[in-house]
Amino acid sequence: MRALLQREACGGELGEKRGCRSQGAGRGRAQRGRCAASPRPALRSPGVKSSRAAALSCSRACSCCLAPWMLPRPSLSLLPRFCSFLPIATMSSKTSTFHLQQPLNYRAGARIQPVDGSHNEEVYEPATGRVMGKFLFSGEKEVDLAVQSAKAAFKIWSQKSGMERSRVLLEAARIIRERREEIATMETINNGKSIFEARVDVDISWQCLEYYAGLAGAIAGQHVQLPGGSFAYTRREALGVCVGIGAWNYPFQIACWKSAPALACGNAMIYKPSPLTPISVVLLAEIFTQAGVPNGLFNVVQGGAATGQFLCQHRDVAKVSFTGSVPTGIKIMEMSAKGIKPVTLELGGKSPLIIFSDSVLENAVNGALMANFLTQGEVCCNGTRVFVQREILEAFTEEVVKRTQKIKIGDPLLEDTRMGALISRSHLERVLGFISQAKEQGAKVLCGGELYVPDDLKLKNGYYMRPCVLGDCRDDMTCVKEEIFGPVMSILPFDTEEEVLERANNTTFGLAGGVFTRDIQRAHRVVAALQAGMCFINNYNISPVELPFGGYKMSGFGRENGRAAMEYYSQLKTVCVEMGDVESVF
Ligand SMILES: NC(=O)C1=CN([C@@H]2O[C@H](COP(=O)(O)OP(=O)(O)OC[C@H]3O[C@@H](n4cnc5c(N)ncnc54)[C@H](O)[C@@H]3O)[C@@H](O)[C@H]2O)C=CC1
Ligand SMILES: C[N+](C)(C)CCCC(=O)O
Repeated sequence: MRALLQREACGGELGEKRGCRSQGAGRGRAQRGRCAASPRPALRSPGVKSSRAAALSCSRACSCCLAPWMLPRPSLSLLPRFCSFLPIATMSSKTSTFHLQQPLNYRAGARIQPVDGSHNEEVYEPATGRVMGKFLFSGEKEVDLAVQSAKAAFKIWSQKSGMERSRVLLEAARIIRERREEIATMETINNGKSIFEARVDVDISWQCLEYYAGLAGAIAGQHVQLPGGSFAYTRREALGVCVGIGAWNYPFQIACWKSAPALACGNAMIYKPSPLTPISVVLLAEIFTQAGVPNGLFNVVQGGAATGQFLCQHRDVAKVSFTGSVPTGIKIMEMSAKGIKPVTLELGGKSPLIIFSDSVLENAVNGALMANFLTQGEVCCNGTRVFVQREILEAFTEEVVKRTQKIKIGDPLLEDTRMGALISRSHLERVLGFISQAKEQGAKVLCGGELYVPDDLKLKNGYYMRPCVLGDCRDDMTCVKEEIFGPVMSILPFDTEEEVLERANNTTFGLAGGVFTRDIQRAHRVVAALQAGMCFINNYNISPVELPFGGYKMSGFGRENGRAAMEYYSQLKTVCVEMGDVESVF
């Protein structure tokens, strides 16, 4: 985990080669007008003149240089004054103090109230159960205006060269890095995940933009020689107005995973976040505008299923990329089928994690924790079916339970919290319901699985539970077959490789899978046999943006991240050129 986070925060070896670390460590804050890792001087917010502000701005830009736990904590109460587009709301670093003030739709380069809508919906702070404000679910007219605005911007953007688009995306990445703490704080407040994890999400987000900025300039066609001097060439062209529909578990990151390749390929995007987490994506929209995308190129439309349907059914929408549940994915595909629109579906999972007896036990335990408890277990690719070879079942179980009991639960904005609140009261009850059912079906709760009420009075209505490890599990139990989307690990003993592969693949899902073993041949043999789109050997749930991510079977199709995603946001045109005369057969 540490190594992973350090890599995320530093940009790996590159950061060190550029000398970021020595610059950050060796010079005073006020002198640091420029980060060596940053391609340009830190951008000053309009109206901010003082050298102190510049220093603060730089110290945040330099956050890429040090691992998160080594960073001085910026004074968050100062952030609104230094952020050009705030306040979207009353910003604060403290739980229970945030109030939503600004509209959450974003169209033609500005936050707006939708022109029509079905009803107002409340936004909750999961850490406290408090309502932070309300927003309107957009109607059909608003959706249409967003599409028209995106169409106009597409005309401008799609004519730009890849290098021109690249520069804008790099600038957006730089601003995200600069505003890392503010975005992570917002994500934590609205989602309930720990600030520690939210910072990693923001790092993966700007890395995603940087990665696709790199690929934008490399988009190219092919030249094909034909007889008689004739030839053909191919053009990789944008699709048009793409729709992104996201889930609530990684609100900012999912929006970046969709918009970065979409924009790199020359498309416009209309994004609809989950109504449970409507806030942080508006920051992304503002950042794109600030970075220089044409007004209307990235619009945000808020709402639920009905708003999503208006978007999917709109005749001027060229593609839909969806992250969410299987039942909704099916509906999206049906709607898109009517307009012959390509879709990318990132759906749920019930992924296997296979631990052989020759594994390094400490790594296997760490891997199982990473595979189950990030973001309160609300992760689609989690390895929730933990198959453990019988010889080490006892030792593994004892250690994993001990480590799970030590996970610090509580106020997600505190530095040492590692598990925050689940997304909503109803989701918490659903997860606890799975645990009751597991007990009825014969599973044994080895730890956790009950409500957690923090001592801090302001958190007493938050949606907390203790992470749970279930033993005595069988493959036919509901907790082993269905996606729980909460902090619940099921341990299943196995004896042979052949047997475990059969059982691991016996699911309708196919998003991810992992194997821990010291036997190199077995490791590769096992992942080759796993029916899953994203496989890990001796690790789990790391997310380098260079790697394609997506599912097999009912976990969906299409890929996000990696070079592969470029294929899903572009189309190929072949141009055949005749250099001679036309020979007609008629
Ligand atoms: N594979 C992946 O990358 C991920 C998959 N998930 C899956 O998502 C689920 C949790 O997320 P939820 O937000 O509850 O899923 P959901 O499927 O209920 O909603 C996802 C999004 O779709 C929208 N939506 C709902 N009905 C729609 C319709 N008829 N037409 C168009 N849009 C519609 C929602 O408003 C939301 O923005 C998990 O169960 C998990 O399986 C979540 C995160 C990542
Ligand atoms: C970032 N990661 C790999 C932990 C999860 C990404 C997929 C999701 O949105 O659930």
